Amino acid sequence: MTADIIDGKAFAATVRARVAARVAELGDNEMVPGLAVILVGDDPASQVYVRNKRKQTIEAGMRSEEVRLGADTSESELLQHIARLNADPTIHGILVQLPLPPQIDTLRVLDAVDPAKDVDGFHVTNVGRLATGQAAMVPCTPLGCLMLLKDRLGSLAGREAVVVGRSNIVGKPMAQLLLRENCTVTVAHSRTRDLAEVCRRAEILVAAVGQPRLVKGDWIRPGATVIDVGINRIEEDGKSRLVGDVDFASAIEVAGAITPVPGGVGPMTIACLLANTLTAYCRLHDVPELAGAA
Ligand SMILES: Nc1nc(=O)c2c([nH]1)NC[C@@H]1CN(c3ccc(C(=O)N[C@@H](CCC(=O)O)C(=O)O)cc3)C=[N+]21
Repeated sequence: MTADIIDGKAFAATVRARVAARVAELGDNEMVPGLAVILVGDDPASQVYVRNKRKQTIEAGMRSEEVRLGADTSESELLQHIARLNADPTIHGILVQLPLPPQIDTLRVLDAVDPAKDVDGFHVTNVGRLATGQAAMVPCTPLGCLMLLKDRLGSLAGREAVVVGRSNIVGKPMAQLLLRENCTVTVAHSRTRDLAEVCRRAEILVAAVGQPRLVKGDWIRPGATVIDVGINRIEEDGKSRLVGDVDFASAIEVAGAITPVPGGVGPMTIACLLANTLTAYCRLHDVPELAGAA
């Protein structure tokens, strides 16, 4: 059997189109949803990513503001920018690009963002709301993964899900979302005993560990749906290429469906960022939200 390849790039385009259509419906309102992205330092990968976000934000009919700060920016200077954006009524979403330079306390910065504008869903208030089943801003990458899973599988209730990785950005919120969908959820990580055996239980396997090709075909239950969150740049045959956390070549022989890298989860992350910005706007202005988003 050869797995179906889940086209995240195409699905992300449909999500962005739905966001754009809803933004257009907001109508004569002179105030459109606005997203601010703060980038500290000059990491080249981050620059590319921020540029894509800006382009797609504008294509969706929203306003984009970019704040670029030097790598030596102090924590208090960054906090001042956040305070200004929190108070700015034209800004509905604020994203602080991670990772931040070492002189800055990341958790302190994330908790300075107004939870209502926290389109990354990283503020403790949103983390707590998600964990307790309240309306929350949900982190973009796990939200994108969930959309792909529901599109493929319909109801997820009762399914065995294994999340490999326990980061605050992907693994933990992914587990919360799958629980919310009534999956039986296992969170595995670097200290898990017999990781391969645990993965083989999964009808839904989400790999988010940041280790190139860690998950092999023989770790996968036949017919499972495999979501590969990893985006690892490696050197191979003298060339630089992107690979996931799943060994695609062996996995495709066993899985029922699998996301590719690139073209899988990555584009969904940006689409969900736009969806979250629209959601933040709708909640703030008390107008109906986009169905199927957060
Ligand atoms: N506060 C914060 N929120 C984030 O969501 C966040 C962040 N910081 N820091 C960096 C990571 C990384 N990230 C990506 C999103 C999309 C692609 C993406 O669209 N990738 C394309 C390929 C891109 C390429 O070719 O290089 C794909 O997978 O098809 C990649 C990476 C979001 N991040």
